[in-house]
Amino acid sequence: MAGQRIAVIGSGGIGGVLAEAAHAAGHQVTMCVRTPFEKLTVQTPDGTEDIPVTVATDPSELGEVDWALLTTKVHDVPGAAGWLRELDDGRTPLVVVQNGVEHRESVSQVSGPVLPALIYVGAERVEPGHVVRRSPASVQVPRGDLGARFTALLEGSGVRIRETEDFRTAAWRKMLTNLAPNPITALTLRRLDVLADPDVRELSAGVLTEAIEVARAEGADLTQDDAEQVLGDYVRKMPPTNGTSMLYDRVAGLPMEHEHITGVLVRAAERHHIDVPLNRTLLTLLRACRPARLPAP
Ligand SMILES: NC(=O)C1=CN([C@@H]2O[C@H](COP(=O)(O)OP(=O)(O)OC[C@H]3O[C@@H](n4cnc5c(N)ncnc54)[C@H](OP(=O)(O)O)[C@@H]3O)[C@@H](O)[C@H]2O)C=CC1
Ligand SMILES: CC(C)(CO)C(=O)C(=O)O
Repeated sequence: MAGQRIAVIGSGGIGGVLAEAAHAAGHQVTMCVRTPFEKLTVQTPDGTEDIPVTVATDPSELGEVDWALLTTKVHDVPGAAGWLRELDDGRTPLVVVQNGVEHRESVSQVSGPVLPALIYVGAERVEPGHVVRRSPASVQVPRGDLGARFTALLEGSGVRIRETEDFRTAAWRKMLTNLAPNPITALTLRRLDVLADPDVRELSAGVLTEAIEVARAEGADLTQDDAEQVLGDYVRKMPPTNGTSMLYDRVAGLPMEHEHITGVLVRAAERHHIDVPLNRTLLTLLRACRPARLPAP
């Protein structure tokens, strides 16, 4: 099904990776941006490519589209309301590609079909229109008609799409990849190499042990084995030169996504009367950070 018109809201790491994928699958991409740029360049371990996209800075510039992909940070969704309103014709599917577990709630005003999506990739926007992708990307979506259509849309894109019966578990499992690395890199101002320090690894294991109990109370089918696998396998597979989306925001002096990752966990823990002192401490420290531009690690 090449030749579809795809609007990508947000032009950071994930917007760039998905524009690259949509172009590779033969689609026409319009980037709906807050900060305009001349051209989109995506740098990967295989080389650097300029991706032909149309850049729109105002919703009135959008024509008809077949799909919309939302790739802002969760806290930036209210700011993207104009794009969402313009694209919400009750028919065009909106794919919400974000971390966390609030994919549907954050776009509850949208009347058309919504597909929540989890993306596994290491991507950094180093300047407007320039994205570095340091690992292959894969996406997980709920199994169903819309999930199957999205899988078909990105066929041939180089991005593997996995459909799951149990999206709640998948979303909490993705949370495990963020709950330790994102706060720890943002607070230490170090990239993922920080996780190899033995004391930091022990702290990460403790953070995820707390998270498993909360995730289970929230209905996710996860065990301590999942926490160990995430720490030992997934994080190890990411290049140590990769950072996290939260670290990139901290050094750019931008708001961080902690309320939608660690904050969600801590609030769920309170509801279930589970004590999560390590996650509470990380949340307190993240809330205490002052916005300031810092040298990139
Ligand atoms: N980066 C990664 O490796 C991964 C990120 N994720 C998740 O994916 C989501 C996106 O993260 P990521 O791409 O890294 O974030 P970025 O900060 O790199 O990109 C977000 C983009 O959204 C744009 N944006 C914000 N508000 C608006 C608006 N009102 N209108 C248009 N564009 C807007 C920003 O604009 P501007 O250019 O002006 O800043 C920016 O280009 C997050 O939930 C993150 O946690 C998941 C897996 C991996
Ligand atoms: C898993 C990880 C850390 C990969 O970059 C991520 O999801 C993020 O940066 O938010």
